[in-house]
Amino acid sequence: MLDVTRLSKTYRTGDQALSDVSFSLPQGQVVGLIGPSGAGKSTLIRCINRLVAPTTGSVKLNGIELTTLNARDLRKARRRIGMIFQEYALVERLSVMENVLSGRLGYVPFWRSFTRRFPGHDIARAFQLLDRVGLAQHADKRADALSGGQRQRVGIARALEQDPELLLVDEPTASLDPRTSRQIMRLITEICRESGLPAIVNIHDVVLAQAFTDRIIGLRAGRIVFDGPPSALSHDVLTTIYGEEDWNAMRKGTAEQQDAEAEADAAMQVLAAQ
Ligand SMILES: Nc1ncnc2c1ncn2[C@@H]1O[C@H](COP(=O)(O)OP(=O)(O)OP(=O)(O)O)[C@@H](O)[C@H]1O
Repeated sequence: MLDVTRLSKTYRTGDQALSDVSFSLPQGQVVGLIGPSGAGKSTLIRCINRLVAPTTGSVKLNGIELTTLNARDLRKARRRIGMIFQEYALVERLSVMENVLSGRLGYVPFWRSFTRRFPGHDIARAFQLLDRVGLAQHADKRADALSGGQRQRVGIARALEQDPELLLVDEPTASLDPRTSRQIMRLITEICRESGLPAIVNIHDVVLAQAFTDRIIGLRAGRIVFDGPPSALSHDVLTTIYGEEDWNAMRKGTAEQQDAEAEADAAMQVLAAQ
């Protein structure tokens, strides 16, 4: 369970990136965080894992206040927060298995991490996770031999290998094609539901967010202007979040993309039938 209460962040430049943000996230719930550029989405994610220090407010993960932890306790708390990144953040020259095991680095003693010797149960868990994300047969491949979608699956397995209590997911599909994006969003949401893991997904694509998340939080200029089920994201709500002009432009872009995908699907079917 994550409890964010009256969180605000003003950067030294004077930019007020978050104002009085409050919400709670129960086990297994996947929240899509949406909003225009500069709304404060990245700042919110960074304040939760304390890459950015909030100015005021509270962030509690399963009862532990994160905003006041000292460096040592913060390192421990961060083990419990799995991160999934837009650009995957894999070590390209290491194997898929080694990348997944790197999720345990916060737990193993320094000498073990240095020699990359992990306990048997960590390796068994990594195999299990690679199987879950559909990459069991790729364990020994180098990360740089994988496609974008496969890399993101490694990123997901690595985050889960941490045994997290919360997942923070930053634009997981921004570097992927539409079909792979849907597969990745489906995988993240299925895993969260089956393991009771709460997740916040910072996502630009409103259609994807609507299709796969349980709840949407809409930020605008650092404030929550919508918090509700995806089905309640009406045209009016989206106009409130993005503003008239940006939402109309986004809608047009989405419609064009869907047409292009439908055309590509039809072409594939014709080819397959030949
Ligand atoms: N390190 C920083 N120093 C000063 N101001 C910052 C810093 N990071 C972000 N900001 C400002 O805080 C506000 C929120 O930025 P943030 O990056 O959190 O928005 P965002 O919703 O994630 O945007 P995007 O979708 O473009 O990534 C913006 O006005 C931005 O200029």
